[in-house]
Amino acid sequence: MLKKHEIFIVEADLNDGPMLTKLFDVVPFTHVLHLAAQAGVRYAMQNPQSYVASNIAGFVNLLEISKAANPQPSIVWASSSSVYGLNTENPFSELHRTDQPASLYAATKKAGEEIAHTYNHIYGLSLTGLRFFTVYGPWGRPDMAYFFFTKDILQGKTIDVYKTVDDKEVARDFTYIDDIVKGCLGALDTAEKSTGSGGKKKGPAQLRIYNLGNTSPVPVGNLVSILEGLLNSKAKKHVIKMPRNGDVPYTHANVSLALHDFGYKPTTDLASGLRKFVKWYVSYYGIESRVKKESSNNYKNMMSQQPEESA
Ligand SMILES: NC(=O)c1ccc[n+]([C@@H]2O[C@H](COP(=O)([O-])OP(=O)(O)OC[C@H]3O[C@@H](n4cnc5c(N)ncnc54)[C@H](O)[C@@H]3O)[C@@H](O)[C@H]2O)c1
Ligand SMILES: O=C(O)[C@H]1O[C@H](OP(=O)(O)OP(=O)(O)OC[C@H]2O[C@@H](n3ccc(=O)[nH]c3=O)[C@H](O)[C@@H]2O)[C@H](O)[C@@H](O)[C@H]1O
Repeated sequence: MLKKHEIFIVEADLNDGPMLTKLFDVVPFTHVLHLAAQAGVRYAMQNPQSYVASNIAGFVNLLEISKAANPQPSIVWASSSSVYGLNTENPFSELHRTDQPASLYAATKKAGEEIAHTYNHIYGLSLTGLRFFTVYGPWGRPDMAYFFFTKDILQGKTIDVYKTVDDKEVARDFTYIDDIVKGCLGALDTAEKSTGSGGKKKGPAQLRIYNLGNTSPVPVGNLVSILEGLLNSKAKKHVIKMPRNGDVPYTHANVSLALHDFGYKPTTDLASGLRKFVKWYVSYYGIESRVKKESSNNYKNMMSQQPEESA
């Protein structure tokens, strides 16, 4: 039944070995884009086991099934900017140290990169890790700051805006989802074929690691100001020192390697990306009319913009 369809959705747990094995028996995957994981820096303090189960055990399960598959697929998977942890380099390049994770989430993503290295070395699996940098956009995650700040500003609730311990702005290299999608497709298109253990070619396929960011970190305070303009609503800000919850003071991506190897070039600045996100948000939650009533010219301009292709 599955073979008849170009696109199909199978709901399964990464840790459901029999189901994944059956899937690989039926479909001769040549490429796998692996994005499934327990994401989120702060939630790891509440539910640590879910990170181990999905990001380590689940990833090993997928690698075990992939190395036994025929053909062995080329795997592109989501790592994370959080592996740079408390690095003081600026911007981060793939050669910089990643042995100081600041959160369990970051540690499980780093573990994924180390585990990938062994499956490439022993079984010749073609593996490409993509270090995404704070991804935002329509259909995003409600637990991320850009998303719940929008909700809280619209509901007149107070938002906590973090500052570093030495009272500096906390910043992120916010990356719009469409740019991330283009990066994933570029990595898939340039992935080497896996070569099987022992390798038919001169040696095992490559293990590749790339930053996918926007190359322009923005202070969180600026994110809030952009949202205030788009929502035509003043945020109730509570500025507090960043709690010790796994957060890092800043992220900033050097993407020259991804640019060189598969032409990755981010094209969406934060203001444009947040305009598309807010446009989706007010439409999805059916609050256009409420927000439009108090609308400013800015809002009218935003809503009058032609709907753009989104990911
Ligand atoms: N959003 C970001 O800013 C960001 C930044 C860096 C890296 N990433 C990575 O990108 C990927 C996608 O993240 P996202 O932000 O879209 O998060 P998300 O929570 O929206 O998507 C993750 C998906 O993985 C699924 N999943 C989790 N554990 C699973 C399991 N054991 N079996 C099957 N499915 C499972 C979840 O149900 C969810 O649908 C993740 O690997 C995440 O670590 C995200
Ligand atoms: O690139 C990554 O690899 C990570 O990206 C994302 O993490 P972060 O960059 O931390 O995004 P997010 O939580 O939205 O906080 C945004 C900013 O708001 C600050 N922040 C946060 C909460 C708050 O109440 N106040 C605040 O100022 C906060 O200090 C931060 O400066 C993904 O969630 C994570 O899965 C991981 O993959």
